[in-house]
Formats: sequence, structure tokens, C-alpha cells
Amino acid sequence: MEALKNLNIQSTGNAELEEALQHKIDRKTKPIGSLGQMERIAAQVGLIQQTLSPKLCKPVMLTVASDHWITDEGVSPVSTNITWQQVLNFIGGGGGIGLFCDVYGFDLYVVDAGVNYDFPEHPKLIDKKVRKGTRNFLHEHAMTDEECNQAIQNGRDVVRSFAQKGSNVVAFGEMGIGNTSPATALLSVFSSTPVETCTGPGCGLSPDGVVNKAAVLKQAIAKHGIADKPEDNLARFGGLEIATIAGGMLEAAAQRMLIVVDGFITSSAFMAAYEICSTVKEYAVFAHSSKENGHKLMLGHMKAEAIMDLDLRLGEGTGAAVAYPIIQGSVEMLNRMTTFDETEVEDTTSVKYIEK
Ligand SMILES: O=C(O)c1ccc[n+]([C@@H]2O[C@H](COP(=O)([O-])O)[C@@H](O)[C@H]2O)c1
Ligand SMILES: Cc1cc2nc[nH]c2cc1C
Repeated sequence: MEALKNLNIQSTGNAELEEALQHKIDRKTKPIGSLGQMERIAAQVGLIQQTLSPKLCKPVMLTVASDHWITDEGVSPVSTNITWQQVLNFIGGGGGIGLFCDVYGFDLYVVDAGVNYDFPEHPKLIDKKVRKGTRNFLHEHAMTDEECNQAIQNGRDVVRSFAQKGSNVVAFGEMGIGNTSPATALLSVFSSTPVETCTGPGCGLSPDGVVNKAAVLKQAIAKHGIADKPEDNLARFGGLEIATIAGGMLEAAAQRMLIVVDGFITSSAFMAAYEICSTVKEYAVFAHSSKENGHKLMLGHMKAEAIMDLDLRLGEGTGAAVAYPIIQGSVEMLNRMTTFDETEVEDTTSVKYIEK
């Protein structure tokens, strides 16, 4: 696929720096390893930036929106009008993501990847509309190869433009009524898990509705079959926002940016990117474990460790924004926490913690 050519993602691996980062963390006035996942995040950001003193600059939140005509099959409990209405809400600073970006210091942009609405121009809205809504993949592929390619390219272009403006942290979220269906289909396809096990209520489907949703997805997967190439599965079962986010994540890794992944749908985009190039995982932190059924399965499939579990299932990027202070704290710990060498605290680094 054209949009995946000239993609150069380098491993962050550097044994010498990794050891130096670990030593720096171990000299802090704390028992060895006692800041747990925060230590791993600090070392990861150090490796991404190839420094003992990383800095988080100009964090940007990209909430990518699209509609999905699989909704014609009754797979979502709410009207597709919510997608465009929420886009307008977000760019005005509203909704969960508008609020949390304000609280946690993210510069929020909404990317229109395929919303069924003609928006007026707005400084916070990036027009990358490929078409009005992903096709109903019960009957035809969700995207043509060209549409999927365009969406991936758009994601890459948007992220590159922020890297060029000095952002080295990019969080991803999404808005799209019906988009738990493509995310669920991708989970089933990529993890070889029965689709019934992957399917959940999305934004509030009834138990009968969930049974219908799983049946629709099962039929769609049987109709199109599973392709060898991840990008072909993305075109068959994905969504325009999912493909745009996947492209954005791949570009973020190529630009050595830290990627903050939100919930179920954003993680499905990450999973597609991961299937395309698994090195992308070295650049990603997973904000939270969503309440949507398949998310824990999805994270497990990628051996990914989520920062928190707050029973969130809103999407939009909200979990990524809420988790960000933990990432900031991890990096500040590496840079600014006192050490045994500069305080009067007795050095306890010879004490080893034995797991029971
Ligand atoms: O991020 C999540 O984990 C998450 C889980 C369930 C639902 N959502 C949001 O709900 C919408 C999709 O739900 P649905 O039922 O219409 O497929 C979409 O706008 C997502 O942002 C998000
Ligand atoms: C109101 C509403 C807000 C959302 N935000 C993300 N998905 C959503 C779904 C609904 C229904």
C-alpha cells in the first residue's frame, strides 16, 4: 500500500542507555522498583528520546471522527447524528474530551476522517474527510483499498505536521457512532478469537442488541474472509477514523513521538498499526483498560500494560487525557526526584524486593 511505503520506524533499543536510565531511577530515594509502572514509563520515554533527561513538549490530542453505515444493521443504540453533533461540541471546548484537554493541558484538534456532515471551517477542525461514512461492511468492504490508503496517508500527514511544530507527545481518541463494530471485527480477525467473545454493548446496546451485533459481525467476517495483510483487513472491516489513527500512530513512531492510546476503538487502530509494524509498540503507552468487553482481550493480545482501570467507556480520547498526569509524573520523577547521593537518606539500594 502506497501510504505504508517510506515508513521508517526505528527501534528505541539501546542497551547502554537503558542501563543508565535504570541506574538513574534506582538512585532515587525509594526502594528499588517501588514506582512500578511509572519507572517503566520513565525509562520508555528516555529511550524514545534517547536521553537521560526527556522532556514532554506541546502534547496534542487528535480526536478522529467518522460515521459507519454498518449502523444500518442495528449495531448501535443511538442516532448517527450524534457523531457530527459531538464534533461541533468538541471544537467548542465541550464534551468529555473538550473538558479534560483543558484540565490536563492538551491542545485538542478534531480530525474529520469521514463524518456525514458538511462542517464550516474552524481552527480546531482538520478536514481529512475521505467520504461520508465507512461503507456497510456486512455487504461490501468497509473501504476500498484507495480509501483506506488515503485515510492512512491523512493520519501520517496530520501527525507529521504536529511533529514539525514541536510536539513530541500525541494522544489519540475517536468519535464515531457505530465504531465499536469495526473495532470488534478487527479484534476477532487479528487475535483469531470468536467474534461473540469480542462483542460488547458499545455505548449502550441491550443484551439482545449485542447478540444481533455479534451475528452481523460474524456474517461479515464469513463473507469477506480474513486477508493475509493487516492493511487489507483494515480496508475490509475497519473504519475511516481507525485507519487515519493507525496511520497517525505509525507516523508518530517514525517521528519518535510518545503515543498515548485511549480506549477500545483507539486500541483497535493501534492493533492494526502493530500488525503492520510491531516496533510501534515501543513508542506507545496504553492509558486505560476500557469497560468494553473486548478491550482487555485486545491489550492481552498485544501484551500491552494499561496504566489504569476506571471503568471508562466514553472514548473521544478521555482516558488518554486523564492518564497523562501519570506520564508527566513519571518523567518528572526521572528528571527531578531526589537521589541517595544528594540527600542524607541512607542508601538502601542493596535491599532486594522478593515477590511472595
Ligand atoms: O473508548 C472506548 O473504550 C469506548 C467503548 C464504547 C463506546 N465508545 C464510544 O461510543 C461510540 C461507539 O459506540 P457504538 O455502540 O455506537 O459502537 C463511539 O463514539 C466511541 O467513542 C468508546
Ligand atoms: C452522547 C454520546 C457521546 C459520546 N462520545 C463518544 N461516544 C459517544 C456516544 C454518545 C451517545
